[in-house]
Amino acid sequence: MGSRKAWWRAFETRDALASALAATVADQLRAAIEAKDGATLAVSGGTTPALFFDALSHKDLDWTKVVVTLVDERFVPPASERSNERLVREKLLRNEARLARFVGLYSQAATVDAAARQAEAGIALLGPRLDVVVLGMGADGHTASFFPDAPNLDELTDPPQSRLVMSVDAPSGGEPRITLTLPLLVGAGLLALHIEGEAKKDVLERAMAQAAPRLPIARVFDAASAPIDIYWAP
Ligand SMILES: O=C1O[C@H](COP(=O)(O)O)[C@@H](O)[C@H](O)[C@H]1O
Repeated sequence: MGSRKAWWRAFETRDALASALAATVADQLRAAIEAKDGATLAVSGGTTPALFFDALSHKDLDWTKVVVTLVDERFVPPASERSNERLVREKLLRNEARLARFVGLYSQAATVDAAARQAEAGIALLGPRLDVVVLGMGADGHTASFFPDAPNLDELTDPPQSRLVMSVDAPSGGEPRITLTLPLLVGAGLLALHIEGEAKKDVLERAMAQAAPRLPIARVFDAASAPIDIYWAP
C-alpha cells in the first residue's frame, strides 16, 4: 500500500486473525489495567467482528475493570437485528468478558442528535483517551459511521468544539447513526483496523492511493500519529 502509517498483518484464515487480534487486544487491556487500574475498549459493529468477539470473550483478564463501548451505533433499539449493541452483548459480553461494563451509544431520545449528546456525556466520563479501538470498514470505504456521502463528514473527522460523539444521517448508512469522532478514535493507545476479503483489501489499497477525494478510511490513516495495524484475512 505504500503508506508508512500502516502495518499489514495478514493471516491465512479468519480464525487465525481472530485469535491473534484477541491476543493483542487482551494484552493491551491488561497493560492498561496494570498501569491505571482500568481499561477502555471501543469496538465496531457490522458482520466482521463476530469471530474476534468470541475469541476475546474467553481471554483471562480482570474484566471487572474494563469498559466496553462502540465506535458507532445505528439509531435503533438494542432489540433490533441492526443494533451494534446487540452484537456486542451477544458475542463479546459473555464467557470471561461477561464481567465487563458496557457503555452504549443508543438511547431512546427524541432525535438522533439528542441521543448523540447523551452518548457523549457517557463517553466523556471514560477519560481523554481510549486504550483500544478496533475499527472495521465497509466496502464503500466507510469506517465507524463516517460514510462517504455523509453531509457532515468534514465535521465528523474535524469536529467543532472538540465533540467526541456526533450524529450522522447519510443516505447510504440506512438509518441515522451515532458515531465517535475521528480525533477520539485516532488518539487510542492501540488502533487496529479489522477487514476481511479481497474486495475490502482492494478498496483499502485504492483509498490509500487516491489523492482526492479522501475516502473516510483514508482520513483515519491521515490523522493517525502512529502506524495502524491492519488485520486482514481472505
Ligand atoms: O455499518 C457498519 O459497518 C462497518 C462495516 O461492517 P461490516 O459488516 O462490513 O463488517 C462497521 O465497521 C461499523 O461499525 C458498522 O456500524
